[in-house]
Amino acid sequence: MVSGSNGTTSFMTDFLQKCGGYSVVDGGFATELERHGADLNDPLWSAKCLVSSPHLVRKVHLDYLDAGANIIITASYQATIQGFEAKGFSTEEAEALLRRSVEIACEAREIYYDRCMKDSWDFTGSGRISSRPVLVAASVGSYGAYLADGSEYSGDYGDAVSLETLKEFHRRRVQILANSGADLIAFETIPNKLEAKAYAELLEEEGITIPAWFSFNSKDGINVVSGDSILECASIADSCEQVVAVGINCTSPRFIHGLILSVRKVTSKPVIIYPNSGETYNAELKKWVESTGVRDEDFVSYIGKWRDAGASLFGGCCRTTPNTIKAISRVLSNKSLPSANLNIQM
Ligand code: MET
Ligand SMILES: [Zn+2]
Repeated sequence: MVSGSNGTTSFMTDFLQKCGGYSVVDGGFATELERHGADLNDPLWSAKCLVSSPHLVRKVHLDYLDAGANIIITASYQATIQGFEAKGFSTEEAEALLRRSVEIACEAREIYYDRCMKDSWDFTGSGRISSRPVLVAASVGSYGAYLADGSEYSGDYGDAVSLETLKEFHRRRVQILANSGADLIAFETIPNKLEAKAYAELLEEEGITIPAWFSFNSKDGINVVSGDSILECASIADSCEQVVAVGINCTSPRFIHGLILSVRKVTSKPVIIYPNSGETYNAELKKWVESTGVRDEDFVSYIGKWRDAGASLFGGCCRTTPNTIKAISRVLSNKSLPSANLNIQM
């Protein structure tokens, strides 16, 4: 078990304490943009909206804040310098768009706080600002996400991709996001051990001072999607001083309980989980395939179990909505309920 010697050690535990013990992460971001009509059939995916509809990006962040999120994740998941350049943007423009993703999330937080202040004036005249703490997490999607061929769900990059390839691919983006005003970096949907290692080495080599979380995805509840052991992956995260939370995202809710227990075997850092709706992404069709989708009510009814298993940060990933987050936030604020009764009405 690791605890670093710098300020990152207590960053997340302090934040969790301010939030009342548990923290609410936002829900599916890109899929929520789509629900509002954005066409994300593009190698840049949600990052396309940084160019075409920044107002919509801001609105979706605000919707998640209104729903109770303590952490909003930027639209940079698939925003890469290489991806922007392939679209004809200059390197400077690409870097500016990365920074813009963080600025927009920060703007949404400002608007949210202003509104809270105004509402509290309306109600009490006291001008007290809402004390709900909000962090902006700069998203870094995997190399597979940039390839936009679904390999973030297979973790198979082939033999030609080495640790160095991955480090060089991510280096500049991580540097920029670390200096963008974001509170932390969210390394999301990490599909294999090699990429976790690349992130950990990058954080160290670049002397990144803001904290980060590592979040893996799994399709069997035992390993990460590449077949690498979740225990080994989570151990890499554990040994990295800048990492303040370790967990799982974009994974079916039915696998989450076992994965929390596995992660906790190798780390005492806070555990973050933000499952998807339980549907599967079909890379060929470029579509989420329905069938095993878990309804919001069912998803949320697991929160007590996941909390008892040891998770402290809860949100949703693809195809979850502000309603999911509203329900999660309601469940978590009702701490007196025994976990078995955490089924709630939407
Ligand atoms: C494929 S997982 C995507 C995670 C990202 N934070 C999003 O919701 O857009
Ligand atoms: Zn997802």
